[in-house]
Parts: sequence; structure tokens; C-alpha cells
Amino acid sequence: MALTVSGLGVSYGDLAAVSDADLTVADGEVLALLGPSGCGKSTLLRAVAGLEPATGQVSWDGQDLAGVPVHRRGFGLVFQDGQLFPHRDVAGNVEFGLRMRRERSPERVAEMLSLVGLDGYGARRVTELSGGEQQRVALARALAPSPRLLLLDEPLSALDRALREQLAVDLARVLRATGATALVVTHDHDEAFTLADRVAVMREGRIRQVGTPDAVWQRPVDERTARFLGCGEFVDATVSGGVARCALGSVTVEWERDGDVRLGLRAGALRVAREGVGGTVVWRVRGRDHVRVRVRVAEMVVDAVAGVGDVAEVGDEVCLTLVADGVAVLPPGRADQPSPRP
Ligand SMILES: Nc1ncnc2c1ncn2[C@@H]1O[C@H](COP(=O)(O)OP(=O)(O)OP(=O)(O)O)[C@@H](O)[C@H]1O
Repeated sequence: MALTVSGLGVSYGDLAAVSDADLTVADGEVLALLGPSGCGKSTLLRAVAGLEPATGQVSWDGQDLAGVPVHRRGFGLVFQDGQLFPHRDVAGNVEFGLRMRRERSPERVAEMLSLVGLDGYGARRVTELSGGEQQRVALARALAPSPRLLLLDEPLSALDRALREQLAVDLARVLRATGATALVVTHDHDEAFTLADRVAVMREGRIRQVGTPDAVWQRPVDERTARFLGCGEFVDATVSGGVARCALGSVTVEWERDGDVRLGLRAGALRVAREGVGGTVVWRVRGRDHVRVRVRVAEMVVDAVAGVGDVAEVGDEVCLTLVADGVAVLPPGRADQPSPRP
């Protein structure tokens, strides 16, 4: 295993920012640390970098890195705001990473700029670049010396939404193309799922779940994790032969054991359809290409989505059907937090 973190803890006075964190990142793997603001993601990343005093162990290929200073760990760092040198041009910034290793190679600089889609930008002043271009330069600078681990702390979060989505795709391509081993901190689900081979979900300083994006998305470990991953409502169900049945109908699920489960429902988990479980529309709001409705089904009031052409006015009787893509499966058990109800 390339990076191994065991029992890592970081405290600021009385605040345990990270507690008992275990993580591994394999050679060539991209692991995303995902969690809400303040859960300790950046602190964990900084401790791996050697920027934060920590208890526990960080090791590389079995070698304990305690006492190895930041610049001797062979890790590349990219932060939210790039932290470029304003007095150097683009090439000068990328070259800086190489100078630290006593190398100077205009070819390597050009290769890195080409990799991040900035061919011919070498002589440009970094202060004249857009935010997205600056982050590309920061990435090129970090990659230039071929770090054994790339640590990315919210590399795209200073950018606007559309640019972020584009750059996340580009970043995923660059990480794959270079075979980089990387730890990426983000609070954005889409970014984590675009970039990562595996995702580690953090909450309140602890790692709650680690798995492939699909496993984490489809089978959150508990209700609070599911809520963080977009599930707004929960319902008891029974699985038999890969089909979950609940008061809202049945749906195919990725769950091998037959028996009781809870289903987490994301926006779009329930659709107004020709057939299904009946209910009465109690609220509706028109979106650009869909209608969101709230429907009373027996004792429950649930959110659902209707097509713009569907009849779904307040007071209408409608049928709801479950859509597998919007459903997550959790172990059975009561909610660890009450559901917010309208
Ligand atoms: N230098 C510091 N001194 C004291 N408390 C700190 C320090 N750095 C972080 N913290 C606290 O530690 C906790 C974890 O912070 P951290 O920045 O790791 O969270 P995060 O998950 O990365 O959040 P965000 O996504 O908002 O950056 C927070 O409560 C934060 O206020």
C-alpha cells in the first residue's frame, strides 16, 4: 500500500478535529475525502502532508514518516486558491516545482502545460489568468516533479459551478493520464464521484465509510451518511431476491442479503406514473423541465417528481413509482435523527 494512515488524530486545544482515522491509498489510486464543512478533511490532509502535528501514524510504502519534513515527503500539494507566485510567469511557476528538485527542464514545463490544456501559456503572467487557468497552473506545478502522492485540498471550490464541472472532468483525465496517486479533499459529491476510485466519507472528525463511489452512493453506512449524500426521506423495507418492497412500492436494489432494510430516498426517487402507489398531491412547484410535488400517501407525505405534461395539481390523485437510481439501501434500524417534515 502506498499511503497508510493509522489511528491518526489531530487536536486544536479541546477540539478533536480528526480522531482515530485509518486510510489507505494504493499506488495509482485516487481517494476522495468527502464530508461537510468543518468535519476535518483539510486537517487530515495537512497531517498527511506533514503540515500539522498529529498522533498516530502516516507511512509510505511501510516507512513511518514521523519526523520527515514536508519538503522531504515527495508529496505535491494543490490548494483551493492555487497559491501561485504572482511575480513569476506561468512557466516560472511550473518550473519552481522542478527547481526544488534541482532540475530545470523547459521540455518538462511545456509537457505539463500541455497536459493541463495550457499549451503556449508559458510567458503569460499568472495575475492575468482566470481562476480556472490558475488552478491548472497550480496542478501543472505540483505534477512537474512527479510527486509520489498528490494532495489536493478543494482544488476546484473557488471556481463557479459550470467551470468546476468541466475542470473536474479535466482533472480526472490528468490524474488518470499521469497514473497519479492522489488524496483529494472535497465537500462536493459530484466532484468526489467524478475524480475518485474510492471515497472516504468523514463526519465530525471521523471516517464513517470508505468504498467505491457506487458502493457509498448506493449503500450508505447509516442514516446521517445517507442524508449527507442527498437522501431526504427514509422508509422501512424488506428485500427478497434483490427487490426491496416498502409502503411506497417495490424497486430493484444492490443488496445481497434478504431481510429488513431501510431505503433512503433522494430527489427523484419517486416519480408520478401511470401505475403504482396512490396518493394525493398536497403541494407542487414548477421547475424548468419537471414538476416537484409533495404527495400524501397513507400516513406519509413524500416528495416526488412529475413530468411537465403530467397532470399533478394540488388535490389530484396520482400514482407514484420508485426509481432505482434515486434509492439508497441502508441497514435496518431506526433513524439516528428525526426526519425534517414540511
Ligand atoms: N488552526 C486551527 N486552529 C483551531 N481550530 C482549527 C484549525 N484548523 C481547523 N480547525 C478546526 O478544526 C475543525 C476541522 O477543520 P477542517 O478545516 O479540517 O475542516 P474541513 O472539513 O476541511 O472543512 P472545510 O470544508 O470548511 O474546509 C473545524 O472545526 C475547524 O474550525
